[in-house]
Amino acid sequence: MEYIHDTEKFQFHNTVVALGKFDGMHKGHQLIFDKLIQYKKEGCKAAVFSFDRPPMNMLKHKDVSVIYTHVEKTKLLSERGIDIYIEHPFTEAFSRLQPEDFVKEILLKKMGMKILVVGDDCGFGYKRRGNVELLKQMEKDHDFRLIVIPKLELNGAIVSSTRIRSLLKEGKIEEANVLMDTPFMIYGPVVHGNHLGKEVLGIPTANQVPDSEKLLPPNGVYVSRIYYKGRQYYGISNIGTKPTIEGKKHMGVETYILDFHKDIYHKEIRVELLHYKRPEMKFESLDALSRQMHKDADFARKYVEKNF
Ligand SMILES: Cc1cc2nc3c(=O)[nH]c(=O)nc-3n(C[C@H](O)[C@H](O)[C@H](O)COP(=O)(O)O)c2cc1C
Ligand SMILES: Nc1ncnc2c1ncn2[C@@H]1O[C@H](COP(=O)(O)OP(=O)(O)O)[C@@H](O)[C@H]1O
Repeated sequence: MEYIHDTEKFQFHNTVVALGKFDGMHKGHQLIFDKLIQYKKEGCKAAVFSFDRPPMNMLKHKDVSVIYTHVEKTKLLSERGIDIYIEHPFTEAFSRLQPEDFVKEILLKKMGMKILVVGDDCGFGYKRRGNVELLKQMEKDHDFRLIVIPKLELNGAIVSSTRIRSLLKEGKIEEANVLMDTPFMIYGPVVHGNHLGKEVLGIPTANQVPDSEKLLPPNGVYVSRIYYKGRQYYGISNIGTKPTIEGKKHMGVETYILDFHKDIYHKEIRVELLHYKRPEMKFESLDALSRQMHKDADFARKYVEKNF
């Protein structure tokens, strides 16, 4: 997959384009990607066109957290079969571009767009004036086809990134996962921790440090599924700052992988959160923490046997 970012220089031909942020790459987004893959089979290149983050002072509200970071999104899009992923700089000049000009100058000329796939509530161009009506008008006079995908509803409400973000913040991981294509995950390299896990607590934990922009569910212990080098494992993960351990505090994800014995420092792992077990706590001793972590691991084993 070609990942275009921090530049306005690109030239493509014969593309089927999806327009949007696609945070979470949820089940609604997947309907749009299905179309892209369908037209890819007919000879088009599948392209996802997004913007990088507007500058802070242009944002209406301060919560800038995302379900998936750039790295995670890039990984998921490439696995999905997307050929081109553009994060176009959202400059002051760009924000003033009229929607008609955006379609003509960027999508038709620079993207070589033949087919455009959008959700029925899409908005783009200066003051988000561009919408499905405008695209339908433009389709009459320009050489592209428009495909509009209606919003997906599940459990009586529309599937949206906002809804998923709220569920994650409330700790409703299983409800959020129902709306997502694959369960909420953290993807990134395994880093060194304090080396207490294996030696002192009797439970090695693979540590990841999520990006500060990444939204995480409440601190606590979660049954997890791990992908490493294409293989699937189950485990138990702690999200939080390890209040029992002295020292500098930062948010981390620590995973004990069941039936696994390899050194995976600096290797990429994907940790999917499946089920919330308990909040993160401050224990009075490392012994007490170790006892609880062993109980958590037993719980995960039983949970996985029962549910998977
Ligand atoms: C299943 C599990 C539960 C955990 N629960 C807690 C907890 O409640 N409180 C806490 O301070 N740390 C908790 N941790 C984090 C441990 O403190 C951490 O894994 C341990 O200190 C080893 O860290 P290290 O990898 O840096 O050596 C938990 C870790 C796991 C894997
Ligand atoms: N079952 C396992 N689950 C997690 N990590 C494991 C496992 N088996 C071996 N490891 C390795 O052990 C490391 C964790 O050991 P640990 O003593 O907790 O050190 P650290 O503090 O550096 O995380 C992991 O990063 C990984 O390389």
